Amino acid sequence: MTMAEIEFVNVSKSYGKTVAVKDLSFRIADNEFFCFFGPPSSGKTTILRLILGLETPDQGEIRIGGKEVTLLPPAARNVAMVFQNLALFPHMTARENIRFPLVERKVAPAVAEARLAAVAEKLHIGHILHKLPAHLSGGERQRVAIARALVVEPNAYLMDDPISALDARLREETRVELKRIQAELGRTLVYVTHDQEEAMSVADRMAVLEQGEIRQLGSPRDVYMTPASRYVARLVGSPPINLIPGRMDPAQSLFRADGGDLRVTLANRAQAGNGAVELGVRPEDVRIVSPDRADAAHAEVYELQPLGGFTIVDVNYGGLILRALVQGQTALRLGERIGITLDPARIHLFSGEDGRAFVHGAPTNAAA
Ligand SMILES: Nc1ncnc2c1ncn2[C@@H]1O[C@H](COP(=O)(O)OP(=O)(O)OP(=O)(O)O)[C@@H](O)[C@H]1O
Repeated sequence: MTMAEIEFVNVSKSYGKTVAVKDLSFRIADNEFFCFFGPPSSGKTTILRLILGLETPDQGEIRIGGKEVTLLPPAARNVAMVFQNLALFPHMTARENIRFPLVERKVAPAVAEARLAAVAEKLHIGHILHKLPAHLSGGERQRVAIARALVVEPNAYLMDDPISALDARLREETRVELKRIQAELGRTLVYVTHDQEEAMSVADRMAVLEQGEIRQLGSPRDVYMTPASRYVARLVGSPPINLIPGRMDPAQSLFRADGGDLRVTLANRAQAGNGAVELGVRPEDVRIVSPDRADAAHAEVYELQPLGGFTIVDVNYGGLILRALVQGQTALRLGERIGITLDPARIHLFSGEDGRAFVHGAPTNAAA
């Protein structure tokens, strides 16, 4: 079997004056579930099109399986695209859908039949091959769409926001299923999504994009625990991270929030910065305590959203609304005066125009 490492070396692509991909370098490992995640227009689809060979870079080099393919046409690259929303031809049975790319490629019928049988077995869909897409469940349709991509025996397959049109519940089921299929098949999967939760839940590693550049590349855990910048911190995690403007007092390794009595003494004194900064803290790391505690900052309960397993508590801290997550139900009442503390081991400090992170409370290589 061929290795399907995919590598970009300083790749750029513009459309007229729009820079879609800017000096991009990365390496996707063989058998990896790799996600590109970013807001609209951040270059996700362009990256897939460059991998497929539907676009040629203005600069840089693209390698698949160690071989340069920068100028090779799609057919010579052996990567397959699973189309958006897993579109199947509605008038064709599952079998005809899967066979379609082989007919297109004029593969001999006996060979096509053998490949179809092999893929159907791998994906456990032998019993539904006679059905039309309308008579398949969402999960079955997905397996058929993947089968159609796999039947051409690609080294890697690509998916562009494949489940964005499904409703929330089905999306959740589908992504669990996708993760399982990918692990079973052991092929490289490059996956594009604008949904952070989806990227976090399926990816072995993910790249967070902004305007055609990678702002951070790592495991979902790394990206969540040690975001490289304010931009990354805000995109990943739900409810989103709280950002609190304030100042560092380097002599005491102390962060003082603007307009209130919130203070955090840094866990690692050596990291203290200087001047205006923003402190980032995730909702699960904001603790609600008695307002009488000496180390607590004063705040009020502003809004309560009981969600069953946990409650989102919006807290008014000197005019700034912060979010806290509380396990289970809560006896808190609207307007109640409370104290908040932040775990110094779980905070992030961002500074400068670019909002680069210069402190993570948690050590980067915290126990796995
Ligand atoms: N064929 C094209 N012609 C002109 N501009 C293009 C073309 N394709 C993409 N672009 C521009 O390049 C930038 C990146 O687009 P791309 O589709 O790669 O982003 P994306 O992250 O996939 O966005 P979305 O999440 O909206 O699909 C955008 O500004 C887009 O308008």
